[in-house]
Amino acid sequence: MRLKIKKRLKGKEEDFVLDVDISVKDGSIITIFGKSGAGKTTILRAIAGLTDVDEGFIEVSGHVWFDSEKGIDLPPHKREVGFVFQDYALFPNMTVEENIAFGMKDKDTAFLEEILELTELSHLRNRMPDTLSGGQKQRVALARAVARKPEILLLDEPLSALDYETRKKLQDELIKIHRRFSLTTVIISHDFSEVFRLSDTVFVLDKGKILKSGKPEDIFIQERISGKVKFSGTVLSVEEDETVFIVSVLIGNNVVKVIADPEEAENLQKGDTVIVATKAFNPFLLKT
Ligand SMILES: Nc1ncnc2c1ncn2[C@@H]1O[C@H](COP(=O)(O)OP(=O)(O)OP(=O)(O)O)[C@@H](O)[C@H]1O
Repeated sequence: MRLKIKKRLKGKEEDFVLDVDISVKDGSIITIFGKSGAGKTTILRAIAGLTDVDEGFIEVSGHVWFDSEKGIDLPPHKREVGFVFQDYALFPNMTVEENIAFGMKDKDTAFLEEILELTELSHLRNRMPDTLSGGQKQRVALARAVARKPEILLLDEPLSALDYETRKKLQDELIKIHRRFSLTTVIISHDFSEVFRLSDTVFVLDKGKILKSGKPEDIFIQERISGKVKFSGTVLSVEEDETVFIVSVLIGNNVVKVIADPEEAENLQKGDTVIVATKAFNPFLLKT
């Protein structure tokens, strides 16, 4: 996928230019991470053809959808896009199965069955959307997007309205779907652990420009942790202790206990990989 776009945007205080040039291998999962108003949603809308772009070039799986120099600008229905928004946007008067089948180009029942199974929706196929939980609704939205057999999957903060457990489950589902279809996937996310878990490459966007890009581990370490010493470990337990949480982390053969505030602890569970960092490093050495 090559995405090179320029568009003047109205910012909160002043106008700015969205100016990005992203090139990734087809089949990758990338995340766009950035503050509110940075231009993240506009990027997805530009790919889908839902917003005009001043100039640029958009190519997905070898197909050119937009090229301002050559005057190419495919309308949204000609761009093979699966879009999932934060707010589900299901058809309220259709069953789960009808919602998923709606976007399908051909009546491929075997494929529909596979998607229902993959997203664990088979048993809910005859339910109406308003009888579903948030997580189930979002699984339907995801299944519907994939059922179109798109060339690219665009996910605009798809999990942010869900609680932690449900989010984790849907992340697993997304990974499963990605493994099965190798779909180029662009995710917008504010959630650090999500970026870490899901993406091959993260692009940090600020006021319309890509500040940096790379593997989540690299960006994560540079962005969040500038400590003098860092270790990577596995969370063994998260225990509440009055107003704070005690997180036990296995580093090598040692268990280190780290105090975390409720917000940090909410995003952690047994088995997560974390980085333990400290700025004040004043060790003593014991010969063994
Ligand atoms: N068609 C448009 N023309 C001009 N400005 C626009 C247009 N669409 C959006 N904007 C402006 O561009 C800025 C970026 O909007 P965008 O929705 O892309 O940000 P975002 O990074 O997705 O933010 P959030 O995380 O809050 O959703 C906003 O200030 C918005 O008002």
